[in-house]
Formats: sequence, C-alpha cells, structure tokens
Amino acid sequence: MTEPIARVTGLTVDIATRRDRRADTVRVLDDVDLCLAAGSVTALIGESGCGKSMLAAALTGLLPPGSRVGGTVTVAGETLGVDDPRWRALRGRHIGLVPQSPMTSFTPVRTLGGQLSEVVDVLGGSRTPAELCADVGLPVDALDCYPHELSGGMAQRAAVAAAIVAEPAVIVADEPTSALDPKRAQAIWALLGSLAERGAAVLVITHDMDALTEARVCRSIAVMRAGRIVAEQDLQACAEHPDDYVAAFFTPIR
Ligand SMILES: Nc1ncnc2c1ncn2[C@@H]1O[C@H](COP(=O)(O)OP(=O)(O)OP(=O)(O)O)[C@@H](O)[C@H]1O
Repeated sequence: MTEPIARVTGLTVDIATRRDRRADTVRVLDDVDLCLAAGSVTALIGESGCGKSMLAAALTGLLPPGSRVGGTVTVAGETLGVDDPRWRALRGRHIGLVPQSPMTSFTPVRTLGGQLSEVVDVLGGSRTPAELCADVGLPVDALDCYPHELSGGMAQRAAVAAAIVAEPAVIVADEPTSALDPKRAQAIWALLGSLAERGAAVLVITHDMDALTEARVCRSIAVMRAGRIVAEQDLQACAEHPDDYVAAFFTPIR
C-alpha cells in the first residue's frame, strides 16, 4: 500500500454531554485505526449513531469542543491534537470536507458563484468558479443561482466543487448521495472516483449500499459498529464476512 496521507491510530474520542443535569461524557470512537492512501476511495459504513460522522470530524479537526482524544490523527504528515491551531491551515488546503447537508453549508443569501469566488480567494485556488463547475459537471449558469435554487444533485456537486478548490490531498464526503436518485448518485460516485484517479485519498461515508455496490470505485470498505471499526476489506470480502453485522449490509432484502 502507498504511504497513507491521512491516518488515525488507536483513536478514542469521548465527548462531553449532560445527563440528568450532570456533566458526563460519551465514548463515540473506540480504538479506531484507519489509513487513507493516495489514489484510493474508502467507504465508511455502519448503523446510525455508530460514529461515522465523528470519525469524519476527527479527520478534519472538527470534533466538538472539550472532546477528550486518545491515539493520533495524522494528516499530510502533521499529527494534530483536538484543538490544534494548525487545523485551520490544513482544512480546505490539505483536507476537504463535503458536508452531510450541502444545501445548508452555503449561506442562503449569496449566489453560488460569489461563494465559490470567496473560497478560491481565501484558499488561493488556481481555478475559477467556472472551471470548478466544469470539473464537477455543474452547468456554469449554476453560479448565478442561490443555494435554494439548486437541485439536490447540483448542491452535492457544488459542495464537492467547494471542497476541491485547493486540490486537497484528502477528501472526506459525508453521505454525498443521500436524497439523490440512483442516476445522480452514480454521477457523484463517478466524480469522487475521478478525484481519486487524479491522486486524492477519498473517504465516503454512506448508507446508500445500492449506490456503493453499483459504483465499484472503493478499494476498501470500513464497517463501524458502536464506535469501532469491525471490518475493513474489499466489497466481496465484506459481503462474505463471517460476522452477520458486516455481511448484512451487503445482503439484498428480498
Ligand atoms: N455534538 C454531540 N454531542 C453529544 N453527542 C453527540 C454529538 N454528535 C454526535 N453525538 C453522538 O455521537 C455518536 C456518534 O454519532 P455520529 O453522528 O458520528 O453517528 P453516525 O454513524 O454518523 O450516524 P448517522 O449515520 O445517523 O449519521 C452518537 O451516539 C451520537 O448521539
């Protein structure tokens, strides 16, 4: 395997909560190891609440304030703590996040073009908003639209365009095909696959097993349960896994 450009090792995360009006903590990640290599797509799957978005947050320096973290998170050669100020310089430039709700990740009162221009300026991107649109298969007139005027598929593409402005080496996409029809879901998978072909390490969190299976772009699939990764293998091996929890994700419902 090529040298990973993002890696978590023995990652344990406890986040602060309040229960019965008393401060408490809940363990959301438990001894997680994951490596993301250049040029590959990894899928992260698992039941709701098992910790997938928390792992994405740990990889992008966005864990809730006050989280207690054990183990290490290394991105682009830097090992960073939870409140590490270096995250600001890494996010967008070395690691791009396609958030779970792309429609709400843009401000509603400005056009997509204005917002992409600002991201290009801030990150010093070399491509114009029009070139970014071409890159992700968005019609250029989408730049004149306000976020609420974009379809779900267009908003997903716009969120990918914003995430790749500075050509980050790592891209984390949190449920990028939720609420998309199968054709548009395949187009998003193809787009993420093409980013990996151009050298990025891509992590895709998904519940959309049909789209994942059809896309066939994942080198490996990491399966989470209760904050732990319980399997990480290719599609075929996961589907034939002896653990019913893992195999059930790949069993068609009859
Ligand atoms: N800000 C928060 N404060 C306290 N607990 C949280 C917070 N965010 C998430 N959690 C808890 O952390 C655990 C993991 O949540 P996470 O969002 O990572 O799950 P997930 O696997 O992404 O779920 P889904 O597939 O439903 O999006 C859950 O028990 C959740 O209730």
